[in-house]
Amino acid sequence: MAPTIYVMYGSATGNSQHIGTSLHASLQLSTPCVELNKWKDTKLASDAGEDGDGAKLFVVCSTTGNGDSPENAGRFIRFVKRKKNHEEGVKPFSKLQYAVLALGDTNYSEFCAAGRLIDKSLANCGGSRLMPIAKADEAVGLEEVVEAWIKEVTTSLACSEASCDNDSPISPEKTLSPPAHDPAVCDGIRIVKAVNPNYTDRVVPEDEIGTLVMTSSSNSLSSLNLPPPPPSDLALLSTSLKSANDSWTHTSSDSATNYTANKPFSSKITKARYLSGQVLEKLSLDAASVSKLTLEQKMEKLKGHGRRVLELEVTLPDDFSLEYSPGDSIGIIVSQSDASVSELIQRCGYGDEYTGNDGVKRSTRSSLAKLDVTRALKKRHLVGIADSATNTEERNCLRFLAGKKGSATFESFIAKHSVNLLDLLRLFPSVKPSLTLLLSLFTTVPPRYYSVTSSPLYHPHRVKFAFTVVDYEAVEGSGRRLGLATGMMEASVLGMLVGGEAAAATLEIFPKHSKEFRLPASSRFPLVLIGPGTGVAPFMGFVEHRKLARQERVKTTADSCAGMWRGGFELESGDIGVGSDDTTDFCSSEKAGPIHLFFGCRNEDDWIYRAEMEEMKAQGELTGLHVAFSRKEEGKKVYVQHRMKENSDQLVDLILKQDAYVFICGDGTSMGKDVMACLGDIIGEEKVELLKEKKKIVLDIWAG
Ligand SMILES: Cc1cc2nc3c(=O)[nH]c(=O)nc-3n(C[C@H](O)[C@H](O)[C@H](O)COP(=O)(O)O)c2cc1C
Repeated sequence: MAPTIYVMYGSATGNSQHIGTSLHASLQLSTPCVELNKWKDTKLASDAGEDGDGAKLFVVCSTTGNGDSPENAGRFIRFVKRKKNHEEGVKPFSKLQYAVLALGDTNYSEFCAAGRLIDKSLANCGGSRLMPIAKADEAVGLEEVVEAWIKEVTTSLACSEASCDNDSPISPEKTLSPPAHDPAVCDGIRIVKAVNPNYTDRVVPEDEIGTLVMTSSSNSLSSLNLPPPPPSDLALLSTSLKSANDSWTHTSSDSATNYTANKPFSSKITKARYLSGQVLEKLSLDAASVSKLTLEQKMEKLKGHGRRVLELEVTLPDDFSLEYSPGDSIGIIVSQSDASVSELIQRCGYGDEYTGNDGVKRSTRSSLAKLDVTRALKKRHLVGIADSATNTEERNCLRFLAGKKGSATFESFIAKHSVNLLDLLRLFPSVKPSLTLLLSLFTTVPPRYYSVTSSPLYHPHRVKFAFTVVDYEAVEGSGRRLGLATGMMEASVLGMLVGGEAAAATLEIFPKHSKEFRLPASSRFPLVLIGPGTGVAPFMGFVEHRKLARQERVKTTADSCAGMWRGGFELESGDIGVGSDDTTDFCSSEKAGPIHLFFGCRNEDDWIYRAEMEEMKAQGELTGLHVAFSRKEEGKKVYVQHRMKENSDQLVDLILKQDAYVFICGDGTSMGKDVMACLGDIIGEEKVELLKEKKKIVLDIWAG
């Protein structure tokens, strides 16, 4: 019997999921296309096991966080990399043939780590490779490698079928009618011509666009019964949890699972303040005038006021059912604004309701509100949308942008200006995608994650987090734009910021615990904290937590020295062998290790948490405060790496002799790499690798 064919994916932001479902649709398989964690819902194990008839598995999997696997692939990866498979020669997939397409980004040090791990582990499980692993790099564009891989997969399957059947089941061919002349040039075509003077209107053949054509029939998502999207976002701080064993925190990891992306907590914003930026000075708004503005009007007012960082304090449930530790992140559920949804409905002419694949009637408005349509379009979106242009010139232009020859134009037009779906509909007015197509093409808006900046000891029912407000120049003519989540949060606290409201809007929140980005259980370890920009956010929580934990210990000990013990019986001072003067030493039987903070920003106006940092330094909570300004002096760019180099000897002593923990947090595009290279120069690359393995050098890097 011919082996059964399976396609599975592990995806954080939808790319692998899209590629997987597209491949699956083009292969017209009878097996379902599922996320890797759901592999046990299929017959893969029995087909590929020793007694099975064989299976072919095509895996598409991205890497997220800092070399982590997407959440919807984690369980599968844990299964295939079990020690047993290596040590006891257990081969659960001895009749498996497989191929892995790994998605990643070379800006991250662990390029395609999850895909590589799957590829290696499947071999350990007895599987044999149909082809070497393919690694697609988001930094240079995924398309080329993805398309080549898909071609190889389809060819290999066609070849294996050819011996019994010459009809290849896999050729998604389409023909387009030749373009009719249309004298009206839409803005989109005008921009394409301006960007690429060589552009000429012509029918773009299918093979120039590639094999990733998404049709509504390939849509398994159109009812929006989507699995919850795994957490990821451009502004994501990807962190996960490992129990701190720190008896001084109020954290219990079990109870913290109560609130999730699917079941968030409705939290109230209790405080808001700008950590940097001069918005309020420029706006000169008073509470009365702000109270009359709609959310959209507030966003309009806030646009274009330069770089600014906001800190919010929000409520936690009174019953301690949402707890956190320093280093964790808060997830925020985001949806599209009413104005964007209305414009989409109006431009595309949708009705109020639609019937999903499952036959259930749903509200168009609420489904569209959940759709991630304000993110910059990817080529795959254009491939899907192009054919819904009724004007042939517009259709050709979109197919050109989606195709290989249009790559450079795509980059300098769509990618560079973050053109999103609404922009595209405005620029190419004949494009009217069906609702089913949109629901299949776009995933749900992923939650946004922000590092907590407070300690749970700061307040039992409050948590603080900070973020840079995304405010950027978008596509020509459409003016500035605020980030979907950060813009909405900023606008919703404008009343508070001008002093007019005691409490502002609610936010749907849930915790995301960090596995590695946690304070060591013992405070005796020195800490080296490297966090330029908002990368410093979790470190404010770290330092505050150490301080408050110490104060709490002092208090506990002071109580005991005064003769009262929590158990209720009396203690004489002689019983504990210390006098009241020794209280602090007794309480902190271990002396707290030094903390060195390396922080970087453009100039002093940009220095967030300055007062707090200086106070921490003055109070001795921070042993060293090393600040680097990249734009303070003309022509002299100083980054955290420079400050690290200046303090090389001290870092060698702290890391190699005093056993310090090193935490690095911030924007991933180059900072992570540069800081790691700098550490390599200071303590040696081998030591860096070793300490990374031992989780004593821990990174939390997000894409900028
Ligand atoms: C927050 C974040 C972290 C990432 N971390 C890594 C990484 O450690 N290694 C890597 O090779 N790629 C990394 N990437 C790049 C993704 O793997 C790449 O963008 C991929 O196309 C995403 O595919 P997906 O949408 O299926 O998750 C990261 C991307 C994001 C947004």
